Amino acid sequence: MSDTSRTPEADAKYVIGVDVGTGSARAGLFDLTGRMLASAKRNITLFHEAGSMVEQSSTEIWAAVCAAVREAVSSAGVDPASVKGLGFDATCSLVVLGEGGKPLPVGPSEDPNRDIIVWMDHRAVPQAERINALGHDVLRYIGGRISPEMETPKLLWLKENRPEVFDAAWQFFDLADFLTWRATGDLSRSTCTVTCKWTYLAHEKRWDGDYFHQIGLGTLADEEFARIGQAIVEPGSALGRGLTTAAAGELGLKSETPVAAGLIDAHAGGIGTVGTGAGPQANLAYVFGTSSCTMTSTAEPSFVPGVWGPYYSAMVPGLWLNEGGQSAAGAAIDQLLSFHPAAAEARELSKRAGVSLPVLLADMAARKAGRSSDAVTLAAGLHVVPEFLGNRAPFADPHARAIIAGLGMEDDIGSLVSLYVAGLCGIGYGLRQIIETQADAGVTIENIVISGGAGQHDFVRQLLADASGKPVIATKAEEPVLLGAAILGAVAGGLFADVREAMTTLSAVETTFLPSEGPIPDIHDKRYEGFKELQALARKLRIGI
Ligand SMILES: Nc1ncnc2c1ncn2[C@@H]1O[C@H](COP(=O)(O)OP(=O)(O)O)[C@@H](O)[C@H]1O
Ligand SMILES: O=C(CO)[C@H](O)[C@H](O)COP(=O)(O)O
Repeated sequence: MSDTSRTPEADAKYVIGVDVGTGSARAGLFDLTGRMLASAKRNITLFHEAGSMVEQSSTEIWAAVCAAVREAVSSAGVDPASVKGLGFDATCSLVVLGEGGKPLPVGPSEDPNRDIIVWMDHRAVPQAERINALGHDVLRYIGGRISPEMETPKLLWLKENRPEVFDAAWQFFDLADFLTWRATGDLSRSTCTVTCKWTYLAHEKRWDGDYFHQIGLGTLADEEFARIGQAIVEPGSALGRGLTTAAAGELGLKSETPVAAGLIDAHAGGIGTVGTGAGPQANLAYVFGTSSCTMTSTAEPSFVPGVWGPYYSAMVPGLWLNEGGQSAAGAAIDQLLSFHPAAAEARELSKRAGVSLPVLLADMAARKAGRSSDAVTLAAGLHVVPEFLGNRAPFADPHARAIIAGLGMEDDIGSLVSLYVAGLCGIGYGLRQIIETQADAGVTIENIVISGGAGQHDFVRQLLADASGKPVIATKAEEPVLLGAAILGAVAGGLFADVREAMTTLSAVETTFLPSEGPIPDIHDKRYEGFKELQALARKLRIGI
């Protein structure tokens, strides 16, 4: 018998995706066609300290998440009871909590509010180097070398430099796992976080105790991994009994709303995009935000030196993942622009126009060039290797640094536009280098599917297609990373059978940016050769002098 008292609204079903990037926490409310009805954002603080230290506050981040979720729900005007699932993604930063979930200070400030070592923090370079020198077998599954951005070098740093904090810690979380614990009280970790950043071997469903003993973290193994994850579940798995009453109150949702095991942010970008068109194995997900991540899925494990992985089931369930990228990408463009004499004037202009500085410059470059592809000529003679925070892939070299070649006496906004274009070309050549390195190891892709805040501009998309020589696909989702997180919520809420079904149903191609024809490819080929020469020269200078 049908219930005639029910309105269509009473039957409506929505899901929420939460994305905690480096600079902000965002929430998006989606319907079951993948349409985003509303979103909201709150900026979060980064504390910088000498010694390549970058810290954050888990308390601030949780408050930002709650405020963003409340605003998204209220601005969409939907009944919180119609939210049937919640998914989280976050940067791969390390959260350190004491008994009762009390934040512990991770650095010399002694400020307990600074309880997160952010992914981009390079304090653990010496620890990473010592771990690499041991050459343990688990390193084969992280591209051959551990990165100081991963969690075990950071844990070792804590143990060696802040032993009282290491000993007092009740739990060490990847940020996405912290958020799901905070929401549900469930301590399960996601296979995504622990496989990609903590050396968990998902293909064998085990930690390697020997690795922890060899590197000096044997205590974590002796405790049977109780502080870093005993229950490890697939992203999208429903956690606990859903939202606790307390968390539901903070988020403005109903208690017991299903909550999914989460993902690292780049992986959410992958889930939100790679299901489209030719599918996961043909599409490389390029997540272009503060950093950039290249996410490539394969049926069999592929060992590509200098490219993280192969990780089993860390992004698309049942597939292996190779993850490359650049530690600074959007952040490298920001840094590059800040050096220019016209930066302050241009920033004022961008404020007045209500856009960010890179968006203003992308608009100006597109207008100046007429056709986006022709903008490469604005960068004639200017070359940038934007490795301000090292080379994440394919050299796995945290010591690499940026090069800018071809500067003159120009100080006007026009020359700032040229520098921006040259910087973006450098990002594109880094992407091309990773794609080529993977191809040499037998991992080939057809398309790049783009997401992330820096990948939203059509000018950027065309320039990356030209610089990399691969079609760049933009999907219909306005915010693919948020969609990726929402997909997890939809699966946890039982609205789709699994992540693969939700991925292919909810993402679709919007526009394909094909690499330009005519004289442009030749210009990029030559510039790319120059890029590689400058990169090699930087290595030589560093080693030789
Ligand atoms: N058109 C653009 N060109 C280059 N960089 C951009 C552009 N738009 C945004 N960015 C950069 O992207 C980064 C923000 O990306 P986003 O994905 O929102 O950040 P998060 O890493 O916090 O998730 C910033 O460094 C910003 O300057
Ligand atoms: O290491 C990563 C993924 O493995 C990310 O680069 C890191 O989490 C930061 O992401 P974003 O640039 O989107 O803030």
